[in-house]
Amino acid sequence: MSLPFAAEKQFAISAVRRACTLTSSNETLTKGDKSPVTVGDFSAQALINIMLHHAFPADLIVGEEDAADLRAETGLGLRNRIVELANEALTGELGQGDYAEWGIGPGSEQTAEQLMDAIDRGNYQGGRSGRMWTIDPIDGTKGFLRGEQYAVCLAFLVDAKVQVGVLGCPNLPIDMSKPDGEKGCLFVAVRGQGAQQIKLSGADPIPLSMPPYSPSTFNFLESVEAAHASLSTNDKISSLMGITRPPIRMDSQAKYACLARGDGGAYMRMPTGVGYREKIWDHAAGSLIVEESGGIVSNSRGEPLDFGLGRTLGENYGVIATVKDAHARLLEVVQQVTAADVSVHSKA
Ligand SMILES: Nc1ncnc2c1ncn2[C@@H]1O[C@H](COP(=O)(O)O)[C@@H](O)[C@H]1OP(=O)(O)O
Ligand SMILES: [Mg+2]
Ligand SMILES: [Mg+2]
Ligand SMILES: [Mg+2]
Repeated sequence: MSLPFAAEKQFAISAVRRACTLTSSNETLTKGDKSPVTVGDFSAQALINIMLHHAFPADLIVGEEDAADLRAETGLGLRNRIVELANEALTGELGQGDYAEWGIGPGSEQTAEQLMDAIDRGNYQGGRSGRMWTIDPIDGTKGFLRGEQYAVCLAFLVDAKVQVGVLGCPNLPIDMSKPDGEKGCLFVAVRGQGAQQIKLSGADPIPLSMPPYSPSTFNFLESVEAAHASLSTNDKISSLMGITRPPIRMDSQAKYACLARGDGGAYMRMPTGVGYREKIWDHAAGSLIVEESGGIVSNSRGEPLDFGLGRTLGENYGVIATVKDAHARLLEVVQQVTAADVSVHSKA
């Protein structure tokens, strides 16, 4: 008998690996919320949604992107590039663990209309019950555009609980002590079955386990973009905790992956107080990878993240994640700082 969610795990690895092959183009469009989106974001979501539609036709999808801008005349130039890129990825040769039944391999081309419909299948509003997938085709688009860290993120949830999480990090060194060495990692977790790092090429699985808390090496993993998280709140927490190592600034859920493998002590995402709500696709896969590596993920009140509220995590109390034996200590300091700072309590 196979382990629970073996099929979903195998699928998610295959889909994320394939999507990682096409996130190399950076032609950009600016979305309504002023954030950038590239042809890579659209084609990766189209690819994953087409594969999902073939593999698990009844499952619902919460995806970051939608095709409204592409359907508008102004998006035509990008649309042609997306059709080209997505089809290149769809029709690529089958590798180990890939199945033609998932709508991939030679001869699997789709029309522009079919690809836009596929992108829009990610429009599920989310909820508390049933099977659902959540996709961030490129997380950390700003990092991607800077040639730095980004991640292709896919998670599978049942009744609002993440069961499978996969992150593809094409620019992340396999070993942080060799920053100029081989790059390209895949992180995989299944609830109750642990987490692993695999090379993007598919080789060398390594089980992940976070090292115990050590005050002399403890530090924060935080955003590069000051608009995404309050770096000044982190500074206050850091000084109160007596942290001496500087924070590691990195875009995307690659931060969760780094935490899971022991590169950094805590993932810190304190709200900026402008009313932004965190999206489920920005935390689902990464949080499971951290939990399955021995960490705890919560908001700044110590409550677990709730993936059953819809497309967002609801009112924003931030996200903190660290190894089990450091969480209570970190939370205490976080609460000391937030109690003194009204901006982190502002309602969204
Ligand atoms: N104003 C904002 N506040 C917090 N997060 C944001 C904001 N705007 C975009 N994001 C999302 O924050 C995440 C990256 O944050 P960081 O890399 O700093 O951890 C991304 O998911 C990014 O979306 P996107 O997926 O479009 O890149
Ligand atoms: Mg985006
Ligand atoms: Mg994102
Ligand atoms: Mg994104």
